[in-house]
Amino acid sequence: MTKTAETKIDVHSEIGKSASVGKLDSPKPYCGEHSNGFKFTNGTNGHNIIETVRENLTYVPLHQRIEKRVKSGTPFFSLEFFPPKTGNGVANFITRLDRYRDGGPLFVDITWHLGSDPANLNKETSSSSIAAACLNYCRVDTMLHITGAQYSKRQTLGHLEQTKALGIRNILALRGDLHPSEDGPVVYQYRALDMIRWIREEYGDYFTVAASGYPLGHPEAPSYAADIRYLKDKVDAGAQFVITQLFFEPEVFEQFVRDCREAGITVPIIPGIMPIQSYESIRRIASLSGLTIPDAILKALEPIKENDEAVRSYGIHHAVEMCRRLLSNGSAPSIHLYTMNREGSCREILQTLGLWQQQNIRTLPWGSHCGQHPLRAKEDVRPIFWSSRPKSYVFRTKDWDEYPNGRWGNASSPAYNDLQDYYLFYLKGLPTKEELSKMYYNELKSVDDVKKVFVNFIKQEENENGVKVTRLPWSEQETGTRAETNLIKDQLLWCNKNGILTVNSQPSVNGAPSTDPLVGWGKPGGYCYQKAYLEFFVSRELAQNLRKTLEDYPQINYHMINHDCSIDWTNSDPTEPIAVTWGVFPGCEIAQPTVVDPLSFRVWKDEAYDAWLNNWANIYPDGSASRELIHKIHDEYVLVTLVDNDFVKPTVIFELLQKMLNS
Ligand SMILES: Cc1cc2nc3c(=O)[nH]c(=O)nc-3n(C[C@H](O)[C@H](O)[C@H](O)COP(=O)(O)OP(=O)(O)OC[C@H]3O[C@@H](n4cnc5c(N)ncnc54)[C@H](O)[C@@H]3O)c2cc1C
Ligand SMILES: NC(=O)c1ccc[n+]([C@@H]2O[C@H](COP(=O)([O-])OP(=O)(O)OC[C@H]3O[C@@H](n4cnc5c(N)ncnc54)[C@H](O)[C@@H]3O)[C@@H](O)[C@H]2O)c1
Ligand SMILES: C[S@@+](CC[C@H](N)C(=O)[O-])C[C@H]1O[C@@H](n2cnc3c(N)ncnc32)[C@H](O)[C@@H]1O
Repeated sequence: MTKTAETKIDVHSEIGKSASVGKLDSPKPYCGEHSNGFKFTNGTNGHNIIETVRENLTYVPLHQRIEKRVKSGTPFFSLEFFPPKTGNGVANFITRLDRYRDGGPLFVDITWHLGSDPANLNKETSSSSIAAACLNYCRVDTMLHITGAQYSKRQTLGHLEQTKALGIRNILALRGDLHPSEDGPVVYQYRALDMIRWIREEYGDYFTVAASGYPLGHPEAPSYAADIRYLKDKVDAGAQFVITQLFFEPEVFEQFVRDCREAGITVPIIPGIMPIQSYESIRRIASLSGLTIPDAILKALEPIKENDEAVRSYGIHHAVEMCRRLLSNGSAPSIHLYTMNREGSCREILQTLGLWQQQNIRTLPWGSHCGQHPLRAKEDVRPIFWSSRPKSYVFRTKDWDEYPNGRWGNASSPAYNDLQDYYLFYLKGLPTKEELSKMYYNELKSVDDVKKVFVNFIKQEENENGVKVTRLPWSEQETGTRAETNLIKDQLLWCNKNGILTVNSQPSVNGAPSTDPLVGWGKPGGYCYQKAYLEFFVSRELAQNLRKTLEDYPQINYHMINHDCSIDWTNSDPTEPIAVTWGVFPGCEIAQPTVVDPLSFRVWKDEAYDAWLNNWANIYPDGSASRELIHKIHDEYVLVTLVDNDFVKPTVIFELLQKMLNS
């Protein structure tokens, strides 16, 4: 680790003036922990890891992935959510799903909720919009429930077509329920079976199709045996696996599986497990589903029914016991959890069962969709600028026909979508103005307060208001910096104290093992490389100094631009991308997943400048000095990127920045 000389923050400095400068070491390229490196073996373990990572780069239909796990006896889990009711609810939901994603669900389900106007893509809370958001922004393979009873055949085909256009390839085909009628039994023109047939007629094997199963028989079924025959019809028509209605006793599921197998149903049957989270809700759902809660459970709940925490603990215990038994005796290949959109219990259940993935294998250095997204599965190159705003990048590129694979290429101006809707739909309300003003202060007296915010972000320690600055306006998640940033933490602190307001960075890396915990990605047994990169805002005066200083550093590629492009200085080719991260892995071509692309930088520039105004200035009242200060920085500061191409030597970036401050 390098050491930094103490630097005082100059509390009286104004925009454009530099603070005092200390001496700073140049960080050497990081080479990682080679002693813990990957060992090539003929054993099954290493082979399996390589298989998994390779598999991740191609989209394999969900039913095939399920079958593969069933065959190899590898248990997994899936999660069911209903669409949140409000816009703020959507933002919270997306954040929650991001956390769930890290646990490694094989897929998530979104219910078809009639009240959400489920097919309406103009509503951010509709089932279809939420399902698309799960797939695109949370990077999890998604199954949309669709019911058919409420619609004409034409309307249902329209829903299927729209689902395909959204990139979703998994459907739980359902009948749904019509309102009870006073003139006798409800007549259903279409059942789940009809929809499954239409899907196969119209779309061949494009969709993975699942069907619902009822371990105690559907309440409207003429008999349990008849219900199983209907289920067999659904499977014969093309359903590739079954998800069941909830049940309370493991024997019920075990018997159901035996009966299905006897009836010739051979596809995977996944138990739907609803953890008991509150006394009232489980009673309501049981009654809606026509289920009776067994006496033993009612007895256990009765004395604790007023104590939510005790009910929740009981629910966890009950679900764990049931799942453990079903997984260990081979009746269930996996667990499907009805989450009720809550987090705690489900996570605890999955952790206790050992199904929650402890460590995320990074297939690429940025959060890739891997095999989870039918269209983006092969995408393996992105510009560096959006690394802290991956959802924004996905939104802005969602209409691309093809995603860069292998090389970014020398594209003519790439078409990026406008950002406006993205904010409206997916980020509104998060975090609140009150939370932001604790991080960014109620009042900014001078640019030194702004510097302090950046410093606090890099430090990740509590500020005077007792909160950590967990995000800057340029990041969309509250996660602070990544572990690799610690390698240059001292240098970044020094920069920000001195008015070099950093928004993005990476240390140089020279052949760290791909399994390295800080910078590793890709297949085990490979090596990772990075060029040092720094992106920051700096006053116009300093930018001018920097431009002069850079004349002595031909190894640096730079681009400096301001909000209205009246400054646009670069020594790079105007269209040629520069690879800044690459990796060399066994048995394949070199991968170069991150580039500095000059054309994309111009698009990013607008977003980066807007962030000052939309994510910072607007937390202060109109006309306030704080708001004006941020506007002034927006108007007067220059956005700079520096790439140090000599990645084998200690980077000169911080040395030249010292010269910039001194000149
Ligand atoms: C896992 C799961 C998820 C669900 N998700 C949703 C959701 O997102 N949104 C929602 O509104 N509802 C959902 N439901 C509820 C579901 O819509 C209701 O249970 C509904 O009553 C039945 O739908 P189904 O698709 O199971 O019906 P079907 O499989 O069509 O069966 C319904 C009834 O018709 C009978 N039947 C089936 N085929 C025939 C036939 N050929 N001839 C005569 N009778 C037949 C069956 O025995 C059964 O009694 C879900 C249910 C489950 C189990
Ligand atoms: N397994 C099921 O039978 C099941 C699953 C999901 C939804 N549904 C039904 O679909 C309709 C729309 O559901 P929604 O999710 O959009 O909104 P919702 O607000 O009615 O239900 C919220 C969630 O509760 C759970 N749930 C509700 N009823 C259930 C039931 N009968 N059995 C098991 N779980 C149930 C599901 O996880 C559902 O997603 C409702 O009528 C619901 O009852 C049934
Ligand atoms: C450029 S990426 C890392 C790229 C990755 N090595 C790759 O190859 O794609 C984003 C990095 O910027 C860092 N970062 C985020 N906000 C920052 C800020 N305000 N100043 C400096 N670095 C920041 C993050 O911690 C993260 O490591």
